[in-house]
Amino acid sequence: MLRVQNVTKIFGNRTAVDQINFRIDGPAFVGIIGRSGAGKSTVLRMMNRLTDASSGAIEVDGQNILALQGAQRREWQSQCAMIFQQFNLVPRLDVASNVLHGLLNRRSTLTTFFNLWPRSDILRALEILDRLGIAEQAPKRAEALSGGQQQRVAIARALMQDPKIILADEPIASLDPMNAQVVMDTLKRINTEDGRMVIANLHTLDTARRYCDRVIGMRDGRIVFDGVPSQLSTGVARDIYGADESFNEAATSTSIPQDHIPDQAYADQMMA
Ligand SMILES: Nc1ncnc2c1ncn2[C@@H]1O[C@H](COP(=O)(O)OP(=O)(O)OP(=O)(O)O)[C@@H](O)[C@H]1O
Repeated sequence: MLRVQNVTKIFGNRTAVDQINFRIDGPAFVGIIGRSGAGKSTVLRMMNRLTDASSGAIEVDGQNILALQGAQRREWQSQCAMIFQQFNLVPRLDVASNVLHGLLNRRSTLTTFFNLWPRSDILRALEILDRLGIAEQAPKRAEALSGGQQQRVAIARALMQDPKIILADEPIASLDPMNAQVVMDTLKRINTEDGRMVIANLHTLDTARRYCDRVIGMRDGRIVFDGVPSQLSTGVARDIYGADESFNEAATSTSIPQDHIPDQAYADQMMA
């Protein structure tokens, strides 16, 4: 379904991504890990066409999406939604309108400018918010929500596009462990229940192990590991992160310590 072939990105004299190749056949949950500067964000940004590749091809269902221009490029971007570490919501706008903005590419400028959305779009936005457990937040300004709730709004906005693929660039890097878990659980549900491919850049190994079907490890722009989570031994992780014997996996952990796991009622209250 998705085939990345010899893709390279050069910024000035720096090769950020160096001839990478991989193929994803079904709606898998794929994690990309690696230290800061390894090239992870650039890979996602090239897939979404936010950044142009220097060379190579990315084939999706037989079409090279790196060659698309104009309306075709925008159509691809709506099939391939992006979620960012900093949520990228419009802070002063209400939650429902933020979600509706997922349709920007598909509705007229007048509709979006005057917030004149068809009733069917509004109902769909509310349905998606309800599915993600945040329907009651719909009228609030996005900036009034917690980080975890804002990231779920960003996921709702992505779902509004009805994308084939969700690209998540460090989706939990700004969140505390409990909110991180809710956001990762949400992405996993979308992956398994809807059959949408998810590719997520992750900065912690335990998250990659827990949620991904497959993990790609990058170092200095190259793919140095591509396998299932059970193959991600400490030695392999050391290779990916370029760390020495003192490499401590726990330092990259976001798991919630057992004695800090709240009961469900408390968790529901926190997330409401
Ligand atoms: N727009 C740009 N102009 C110049 N250099 C860039 C640009 N974007 C990224 N780079 C460089 O490309 C390399 C890869 O960056 P990238 O952001 O893809 O890494 P990353 O693995 O996502 O790191 P991080 O986790 O810190 O975001 C880095 O050396 C970075 O400085």
